[in-house]
Amino acid sequence: MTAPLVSIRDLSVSYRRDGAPSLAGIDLDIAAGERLAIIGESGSGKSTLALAIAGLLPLTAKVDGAILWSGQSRVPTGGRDIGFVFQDAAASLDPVMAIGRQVAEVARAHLGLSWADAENRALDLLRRVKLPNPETVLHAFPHQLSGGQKQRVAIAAAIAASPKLLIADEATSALDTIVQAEIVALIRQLVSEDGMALLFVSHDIALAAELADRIAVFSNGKMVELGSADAVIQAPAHAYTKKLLAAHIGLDATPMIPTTEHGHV
Ligand SMILES: Nc1ncnc2c1ncn2[C@@H]1O[C@H](COP(=O)(O)OP(=O)(O)OP(=O)(O)O)[C@@H](O)[C@H]1O
Ligand code: NI
Repeated sequence: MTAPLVSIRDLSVSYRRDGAPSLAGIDLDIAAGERLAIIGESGSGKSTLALAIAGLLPLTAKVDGAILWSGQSRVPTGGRDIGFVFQDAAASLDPVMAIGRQVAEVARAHLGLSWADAENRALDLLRRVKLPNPETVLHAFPHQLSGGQKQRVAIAAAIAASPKLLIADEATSALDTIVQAEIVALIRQLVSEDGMALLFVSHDIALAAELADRIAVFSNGKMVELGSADAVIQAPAHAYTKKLLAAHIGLDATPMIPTTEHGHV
């Protein structure tokens, strides 16, 4: 087995010195190119883990343990080595900067491209995220796009510097079901084309099962279960995972039949 892309060792995070830890004793490896879903209820620590990996925690947070990157001679940087897509695409885009320039800026800053090359790359990325009329979108501003289109732009910007890891934190949660399915399909296609690893943070266990090779279940700042998506869905080991599955079945009658896309031969 090759070395994992990221090894997380005994990671604990507290936002306040005297407060209860938001993450405690997390051990987790992320393999290059794998799709890993992090699921759990609100407040279970999913975003804290995502931010810790991306180096985006507030400076006041107390962090113990280690996050080790293989094959990196320097500290990985957000934007370049790690792409991050947040739930609120609008908030991650600059309202007064043209879309093309925002995507190009990432490529320029991290890949050292000229503006002309970066703009070409931006246009190519807008095509890759399947925005209609990418030439027009290049010169458009965020308010001229729908929520789903803005999220596509945010994804284009996140992958502009060809990161090895794409983190999507509830990236589809604010979208309606149809758009959500389209964005999930797009993320799946992009990570497979570029060989990126994916950390997909979601409270939706069905969505996670659809997309991920492995699922990690978080509860109260701890990782209570980690396994292949099929194993976690079909034979959950932890009572909390069973509860999440039962809650899903209660809300939605469609049976969760695991797809055959989880790497079976
Ligand atoms: N900036 C912060 N300052 C203080 N406490 C925080 C901060 N961010 C998160 N927390 C606390 O840390 C815990 C874990 O929060 P986190 O956002 O990681 O959970 P989550 O699983 O992502 O939840 P959600 O599904 O609602 O996004 C919660 O108790 C939360 O209140
Ligand atoms: Ni969160």
